[in-house]
Amino acid sequence: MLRSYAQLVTLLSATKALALFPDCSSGPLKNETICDSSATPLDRAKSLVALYTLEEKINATGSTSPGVHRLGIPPYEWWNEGLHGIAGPFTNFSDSGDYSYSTSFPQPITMGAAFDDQLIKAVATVISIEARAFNNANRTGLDFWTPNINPFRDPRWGRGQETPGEDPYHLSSYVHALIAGLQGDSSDPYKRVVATCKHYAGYDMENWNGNFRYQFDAQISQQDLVEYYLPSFQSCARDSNVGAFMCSYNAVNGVPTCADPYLLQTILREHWGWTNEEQWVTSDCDAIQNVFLPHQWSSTREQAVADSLIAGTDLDCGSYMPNHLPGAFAQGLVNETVLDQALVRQYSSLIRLGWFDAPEKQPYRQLDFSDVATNASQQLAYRAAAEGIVLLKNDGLLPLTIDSSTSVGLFGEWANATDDLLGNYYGVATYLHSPLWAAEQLNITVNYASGLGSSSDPTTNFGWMSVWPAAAASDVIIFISGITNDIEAEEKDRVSLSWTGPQLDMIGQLAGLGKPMIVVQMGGGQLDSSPIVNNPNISALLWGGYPGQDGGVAIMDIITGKAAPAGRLPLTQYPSSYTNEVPMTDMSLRPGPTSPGRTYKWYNGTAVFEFGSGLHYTNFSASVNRGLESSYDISELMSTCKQSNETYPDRCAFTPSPIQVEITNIGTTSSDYVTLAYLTGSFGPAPYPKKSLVAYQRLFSISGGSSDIAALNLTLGSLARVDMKGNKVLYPGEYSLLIDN
Ligand SMILES: O=[N+]([O-])c1ccc(O[C@@H]2O[C@@H](CO)[C@H](O)[C@H]2O)cc1
Repeated sequence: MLRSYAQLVTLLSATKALALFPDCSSGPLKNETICDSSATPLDRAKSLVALYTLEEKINATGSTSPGVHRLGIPPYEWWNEGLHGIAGPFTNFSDSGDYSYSTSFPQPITMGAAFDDQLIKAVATVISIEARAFNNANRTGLDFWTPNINPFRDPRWGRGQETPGEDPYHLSSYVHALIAGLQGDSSDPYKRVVATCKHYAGYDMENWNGNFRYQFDAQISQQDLVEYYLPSFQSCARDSNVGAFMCSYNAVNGVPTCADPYLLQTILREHWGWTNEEQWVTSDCDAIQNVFLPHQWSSTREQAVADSLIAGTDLDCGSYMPNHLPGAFAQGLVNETVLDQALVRQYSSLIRLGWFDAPEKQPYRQLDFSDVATNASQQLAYRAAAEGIVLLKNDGLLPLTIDSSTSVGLFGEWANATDDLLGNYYGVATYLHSPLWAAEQLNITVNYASGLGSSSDPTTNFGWMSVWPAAAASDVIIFISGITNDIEAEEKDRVSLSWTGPQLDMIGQLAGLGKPMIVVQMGGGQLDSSPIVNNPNISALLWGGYPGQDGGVAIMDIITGKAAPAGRLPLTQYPSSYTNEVPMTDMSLRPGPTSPGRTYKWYNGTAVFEFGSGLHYTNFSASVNRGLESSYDISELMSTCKQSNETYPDRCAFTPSPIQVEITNIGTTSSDYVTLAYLTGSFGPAPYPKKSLVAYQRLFSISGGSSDIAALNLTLGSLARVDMKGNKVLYPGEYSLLIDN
C-alpha cells in the first residue's frame, strides 16, 4: 500500500531531534577515509560502505534511511520535492516566523511559456539556495526529486502542468538550464543540491479509462523513444550531469522501467555515459512493489527487489526494498556487490553535497532564513509569471486603459484564487496574490463575484444573482476561470477538453451584456477556447497556467499594460473533439488510422491555437542577417565535427557561429520577443513533421522602432531525423529555417 502524507509527516517529526550531519571531527568515523576530505568521493564512499553490516546496508536502500547509529551516521530523508519551490511531504515549514514560507514560482508549464532559459536557471538557483537554508535548519534534504520532464504528449494528462510542455527540444534546453541552476557549476567543490530527472521513461498517463499509471505498459516504437520520449532525459544525463534519475511506475514495451536493464544500464549509463560514481537512480514511490504487482514482471516480492536492484535502481522510494531484500539475499537472488554499488552511489552523492565535511569550509552551509524569500526572489517569481502569460486574442482592447473612474467587474473561480495559483507540489508560499488582490491595489472600482463553483445552471443559481448586478455596474468585464487541480492532477487525467457548460453559459451571458470583455484561461492543460475566440463580443483572451505566488499581479499588470505579454504556448490547444480521436494509451506520435497525430509536429487536424502562439501589444518583423549558405555538404559537416573536440556528433555546431536573426519592433510599445526557429522540409523518413523547433531565444524590452539580434545555435542533432531503428541520421534534402511561423 502507498503510504499517506499523514503517516509521512509523523515519521518526520520522529527524526527531527537527531543529528543533521555525520560528525567527522570527533565522531566514530573521524580516522576513516570517509572523513578524509582529500580522498576521492569514490574511495570515501567505498570505505564507509565497507564498514556496514549486510543488515545496515539493506536498511539504507529505502528513502527514509535510518543511518547507522554505531558509526555516527544520522538518518537521511531522500524524498524532497522542488518542482517550483521547496516542497514535499518531509519538508518542514514552521508554523510562524522564520522558515514558515519560501518563494513559490509558477508551475513549469507557465515558466515553459516564457521560453527564457536564463530565467529558468535563475529560478532554479533561488530554489536551491532556499533549499540549502532550510536544510541547514534541518527542515529538508539535499537532493530534490525534480524536474518532471516527461513530454506533455496528451492534452488530458493531469500532470502536464509539471512539465515545460510538449516539445522535446524545448524540454531538453529548459532542463539543461534548470539543472545548472539547481546543482551549481560542475567545477564547484560542492553541489548546491542534487536534482532528479523523472519519470524515466514513457510516463504521461495517470488514470484513463481503466488504465492506471501503476500497471500501464507503454508500447513505444524505437523511433518515438529516441525522437520524443528520451531527448529530455538524454539532456539530463549526458549533457547536464544530473545527480539522480527516477524510474517510473509504468512499463515500457513490457518491462517495468525500474526493473529494466535496457533503460537503466544500456541507455542511461552506457549509451549516455552517466557513469560517475555519485549518480543514482531512485524508484518512484513504491514503484518497486509494482514490479511484482500489478505488473507481475517478477514472480515474488523478493524477486522484484532483486530484479530492480540488479537492473540499476539504487534507492527505493518507500520501504519495499529494505523489507524484502533480506528474503532476496536468503534465496540467493542478489549479491552484495550490486548492493554495495547502490550504496556507494548514494554516499558519493552525499559526499559531493558536503554531508561529511566541516561546515565552516562550505559557503552553502552558512545560508539561513535571511537568504529565503528575499526581495530579489520575490521579483523573480513575479517576472517568471509575467514572462509566461500568453496573449491569444486581442481586438485592440488590451492594454486596458484605466483611471480612477474605471469600474472593473472581476468574475470566475480563479478571480480570487489562492492555493490554486500554485498548482501542485508546492510548499508554503511567501504570499498568494490573486487577481482580485491585484485589482484592489489599483486606484479603480472593483466589482467582484466568483459566480461559479456549482455545476448547476449558473444563470439561475445564487452565483449568477451576485454576478449580474456586479456586471451591470462595471465598465469592463474580466472573467478568470478554467481548470484547477480538482480536474487535472496526479492520478487524475481529464476526460474533456471543453470549458464546462456552466462556464460557457456564464461567459456567454457576460459577453451578451455588450461591454468590453476579457477572458483569462487558467490551468496547465489547454481548454478548447474556440467559443471565446469566435465570440465577437469578447475582445481578448489570455492564458496564465498556474502563475505562482504573484500570479494575480502579473495577470493584472498585463491586462493594464504595466507589463507587455510575450509568452508563447508551449503546447498545442486541440479542439475538444481530439479526445474522441485517439486513446490516451496510444503512445505513437505520427498520424495513422487510429490517431490524428500528436503535438504541433504531427497533428493533422486544425489546432485552436498552435504551439508557439502568442500575441504582443506591438508587431515585430524578423530577418536572417548572417550565417546561412544556400547549400551544405553532409560529409563536410561531419568531418568538421570530427575535427572538433566534441564527443557526441549531434552536439556539434551546424555553423561556426550562431545564425543571427534581426528582430525589429515595428510598433510603438516596448516588448520582449521570443524568437522561435523551426526546421521544415521533406527529408529523412516519411511522414515528415510539419516543422521542428531547433532553437529559441527570448529578447528583452525591444522598444518601438528598435531592433535586437537573436543568436541561434543550431546543432547537427537539430538537423537530424530519427529512423525506424532509432538512429539519428543527417539526410540529404531541402531544408528551410522558419522564424516564428
Ligand atoms: O504515498 N504517497 O503519499 C505518495 C504521494 C505522491 C506520490 O507520487 C509520486 O511521488 C513523486 C516523487 O517524486 C512522483 O513524482 C510521483 O509520481 C506517490 C505516493
